[in-house]
Amino acid sequence: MPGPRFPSSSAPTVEPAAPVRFCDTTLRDGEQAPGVAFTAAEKLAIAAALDAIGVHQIEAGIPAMGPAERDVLREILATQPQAGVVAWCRADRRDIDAAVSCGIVTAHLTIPVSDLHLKSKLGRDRGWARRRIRDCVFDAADRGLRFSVGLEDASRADDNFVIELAGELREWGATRIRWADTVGLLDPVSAYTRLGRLVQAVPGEWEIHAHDDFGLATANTLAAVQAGFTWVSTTVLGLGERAGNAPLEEVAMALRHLLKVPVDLDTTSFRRLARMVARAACRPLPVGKAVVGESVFAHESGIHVHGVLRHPSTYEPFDPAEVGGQRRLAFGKHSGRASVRYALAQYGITADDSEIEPLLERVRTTATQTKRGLHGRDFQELLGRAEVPAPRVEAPPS
Ligand SMILES: CC(=O)SCCNC(=O)CCNC(=O)[C@H](O)C(C)(C)COP(=O)(O)OP(=O)(O)OC[C@H]1O[C@@H](n2cnc3c(N)ncnc32)[C@H](O)[C@@H]1OP(=O)(O)O
Ligand SMILES: O=C(O)CCC(=O)C(=O)O
Repeated sequence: MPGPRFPSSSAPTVEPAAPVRFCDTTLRDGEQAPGVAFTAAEKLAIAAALDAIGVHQIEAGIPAMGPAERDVLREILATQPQAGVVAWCRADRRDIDAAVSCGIVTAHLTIPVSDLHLKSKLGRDRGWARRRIRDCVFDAADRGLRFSVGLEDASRADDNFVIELAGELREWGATRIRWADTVGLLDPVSAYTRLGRLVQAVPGEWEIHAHDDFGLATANTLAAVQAGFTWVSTTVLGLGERAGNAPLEEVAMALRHLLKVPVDLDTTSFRRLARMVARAACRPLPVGKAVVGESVFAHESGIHVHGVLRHPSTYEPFDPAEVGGQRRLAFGKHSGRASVRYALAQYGITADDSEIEPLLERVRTTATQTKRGLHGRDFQELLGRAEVPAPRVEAPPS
């Protein structure tokens, strides 16, 4: 029985554990982000890239959306990815029909479980939810489908109802149940307590699906894993409804480095994958985006550059190469003598502090006037030695 990975809320004592499994929903919840619409070619390319990095399951679309979506699902299935391909369905026989019609073998069937969703959205009650999902899982099983079940708005549901329903779902054949924090209302401390209780009460595979409305999706996903959840639902860059989902790249790296949980993904492709998804989504990739942003391994501040030149881990949480990134030393308003000394060394120049300090002053002034870091060419101009090659220091992108 999977129990909490950390027996108490004190310092983590890591248990040997199987790798956490990733169900990536960039192609379903990710595409639900307002204004985002992937072409078939983009969906295929993203599915292939997700498969190549080793995600365990790709939630690839919603068959009920129509023939075009079903065609893409068929095409993704035809590529025979290593990852499982799952189709998102409402608890509705028509959605299951649509999934079957495009050759899907694994369906994810969703039912809202909060009274708010049941009453205000659907005009129904808990008894209806229970009957409806039971009929759907039986229907899916009769047609030979594998299936998981999603509990929409679980974070606002009565935990006792969720436990009762989850117990029944296990009896009805649901090997995995997804617990959705649909509007991102969870916080890590209550997540750990509530989800730990759930795992104890209803053993088996649980998946966390966290939204980022309060910027806590990654933290809540980690708390769920600490509480004993074995699957995480993610999207590349956290693309998704409203503020989005738990970002694949953040969750993977935080699991590996903070919780010391095995992550069997090829993380070295993260930056490439992030750029691909940002392009397809027509959304800029923020330079400071955790793990994959352009400037997250760039160091400008004097104290940091001084430290990084001696030992990179002084100011880096992990080796940038682990996510396909590169360390950059940048020049700007916050540079210090060590940075200048390092840059001069690139030209084979050694200088003492009395020469470095006026140069540093000019670096600060120029950076403030131009409101950006200095590029190699700027540095050359400051040096007044235009004939020397550009140093290997770069500014962060402006
Ligand atoms: C939290 C989430 O992310 S859930 C996933 C949400 N994703 C999407 O909605 C994106 C794709 N959606 C679509 O293409 C369309 O909404 C479709 C094809 C699913 C349905 O389209 P329509 O039939 O036109 O319905 P519409 O979108 O207006 O309303 C949703 C319908 O689904 C029903 N519904 C909502 N959730 C569920 C559920 N889990 N199980 C069963 N029925 C549900 C609603 O009652 C409503 O049905 P009604 O029209 O009979 O009242
Ligand atoms: O699959 C599910 O049940 C989760 C649906 C969803 O995207 C959500 O509730 O945020």
